[in-house]
Amino acid sequence: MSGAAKGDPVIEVRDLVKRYGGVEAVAGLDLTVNKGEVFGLLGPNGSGKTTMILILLGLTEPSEGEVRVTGLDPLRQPLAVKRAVGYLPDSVGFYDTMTARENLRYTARLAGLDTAEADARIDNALERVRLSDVAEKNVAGFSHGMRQRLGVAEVLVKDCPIAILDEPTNGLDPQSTTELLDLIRRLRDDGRTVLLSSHLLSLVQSICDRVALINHGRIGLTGSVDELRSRVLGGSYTIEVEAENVDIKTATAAIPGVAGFADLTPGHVRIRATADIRADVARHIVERGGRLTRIAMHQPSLDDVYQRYFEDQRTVEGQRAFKGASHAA
Ligand SMILES: Nc1ncnc2c1ncn2[C@@H]1O[C@H](COP(=O)(O)OP(=O)(O)OP(=O)(O)O)[C@@H](O)[C@H]1O
Repeated sequence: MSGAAKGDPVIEVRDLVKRYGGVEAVAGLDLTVNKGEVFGLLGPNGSGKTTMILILLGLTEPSEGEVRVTGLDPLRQPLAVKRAVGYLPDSVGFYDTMTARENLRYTARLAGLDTAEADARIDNALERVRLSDVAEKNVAGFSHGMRQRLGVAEVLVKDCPIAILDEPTNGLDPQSTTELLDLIRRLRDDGRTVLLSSHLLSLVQSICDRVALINHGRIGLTGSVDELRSRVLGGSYTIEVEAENVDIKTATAAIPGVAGFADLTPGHVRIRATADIRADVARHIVERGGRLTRIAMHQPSLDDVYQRYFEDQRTVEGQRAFKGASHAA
């Protein structure tokens, strides 16, 4: 691996549009992924994730816009891009009648490696993905999880600075998912950049440095999970408070970091906050003569952020459609 320094942009997408007939699969998308990060693409089915990935790989032509992968244009320099990028679709294709080692040798030959270099890399890669024991077995007998791990081995053999994974854990059991996530983390630890799409929000939350929410072929929001939490849900923290002999809202409203309230039942309030302010909340309640019976903090998951974001989008789209219909009438 060589080239960009950590933090430099390695994937750049500007004003990207892809039309299939009348359908705009990608509708003006901008994205920058920096070296050394694990970046997650999230969005409902049909939001354009796979189309964008295929464009990055030079497998589909954009209708408009610009794409650069390690500074290369995938359309004009497809072979150089294929060398720089390891691609794992949800089901990696291998030659079933060849062994794991033979498949990797084939990959190494295409990458132009000499035999000694290839053999050393293949041994290391097989060991890292825990397939050394089955290196001489035909891939036909491999489970889905083993094939995905062999896909990671391919990235290691090619020594690609970038790995793009489209729904990599689809169809994997929890154990295989955990193993694959560990391997993805290690790709990042090597200094590689990982772009992955997934519907598994807990997975994305556990592994991604930044995520983008994609909606109708556009990036709706980009940021770390923490940033998206505060942008979509207002505050990052939810604090449940139960207390007697005190009005919880009045007692706590002036605490810095309080972003809002929801009344649940009498004496039970949910506070939205921008920080962990449990100690302040407890103190304010007690100082005002209240008896605190419970205080608990909940940090919303990416799932909560995702649900709220797309709910809000549907509301906005509904309002637009309603206004459009009113104007037309
Ligand atoms: N080859 C194609 N021909 C026509 N329409 C296509 C083609 N590929 C994708 N589309 C359409 O483009 C839109 C975006 O599809 P895409 O597969 O990129 O979405 P996605 O976000 O990857 O979805 P999923 O999560 O289901 O994989 C969809 O409306 C899809 O039907």
